[in-house]
Amino acid sequence: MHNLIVGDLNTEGETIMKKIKMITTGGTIAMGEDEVTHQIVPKLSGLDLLNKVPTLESMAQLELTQFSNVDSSQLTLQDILSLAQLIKSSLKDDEVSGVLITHGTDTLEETAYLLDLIIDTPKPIVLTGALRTFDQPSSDGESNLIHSLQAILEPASSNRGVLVVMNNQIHAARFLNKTHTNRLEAFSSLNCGPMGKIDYSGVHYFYELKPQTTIKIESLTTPIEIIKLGLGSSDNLIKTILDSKCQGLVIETFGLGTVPKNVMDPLKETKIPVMITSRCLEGQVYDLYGAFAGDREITKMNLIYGKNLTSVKARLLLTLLLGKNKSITEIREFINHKLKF
Ligand SMILES: NC(=O)C[C@H](N)C(=O)O
Repeated sequence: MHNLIVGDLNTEGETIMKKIKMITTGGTIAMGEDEVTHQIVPKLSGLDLLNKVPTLESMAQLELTQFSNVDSSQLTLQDILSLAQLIKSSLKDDEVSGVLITHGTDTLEETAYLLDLIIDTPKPIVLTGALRTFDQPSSDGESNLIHSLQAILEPASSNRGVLVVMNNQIHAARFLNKTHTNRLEAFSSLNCGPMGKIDYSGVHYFYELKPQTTIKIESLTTPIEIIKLGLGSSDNLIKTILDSKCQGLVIETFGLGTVPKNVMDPLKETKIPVMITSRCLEGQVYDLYGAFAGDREITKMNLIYGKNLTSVKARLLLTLLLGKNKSITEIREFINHKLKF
């Protein structure tokens, strides 16, 4: 990597480096092999990461906070809410031009989407991670960090919501999905492809999205579950969940959103919102098939078609909207008119 020193010129013609907040949370990018068990475990602090990639400090003035150092499977919604508060308070500093967050890749799409839904700022927020540790062959941590910082420093990255930079691609949080367990090209933007790319000529964007309506939230405590259906699934799980304290349900079901009758029947007994999403990776769900349990009354009562949201993102959105005491009609209204597209 060459010529990566970025900054504005002051009146004396000297380069002033932009101030960027860097927050580390853990994930493979901060892991290494345990000498005894040979498993991959958290190893690198936020400062270790900076020391591994000295180029970063030649590109911007970095203000570092280590938020956590955990595998992303261990994070909770409450953690992400605290992370959002840290990001918001950092952005209040007018001198901070953007935020770079390192995160494990397994739940990256959820953290990115949650932040996208709750933080309203024109400044770039970029998350990144790695599929390989720094000491593994074809380690991707260094390039992902440098590319992320390049994206943050690029003026065209403003007003794009929360972005994820991995493997030379820029993804909007709304469409990002981890589609491979361990390849370097582990991420895809479902339905629309990556929003941009980073190559030797710089940062390039291919399209823009309709702006997101952000949701102001203080807590994230509404219990929402996801059920994924297989051919011939019983009604056991759905009945158990409906008997629990669960206040909303996401069903990841077949194709355009068809639900088998034995699963639909218990739904007649409940008033909790049920969001329909698809097992298909792309396309959106519709209330189209008449054979769809043959019961339009239920559709009128509590079903919400989750457009092209994946089940995990539908769950996050439902958690936020129910946390704001939104009715089923208001949730449908949000999905139909305020969802980023
Ligand atoms: N590549 C990774 O970061 C995977 C790791 N298990 C995590 O999500 O924290």
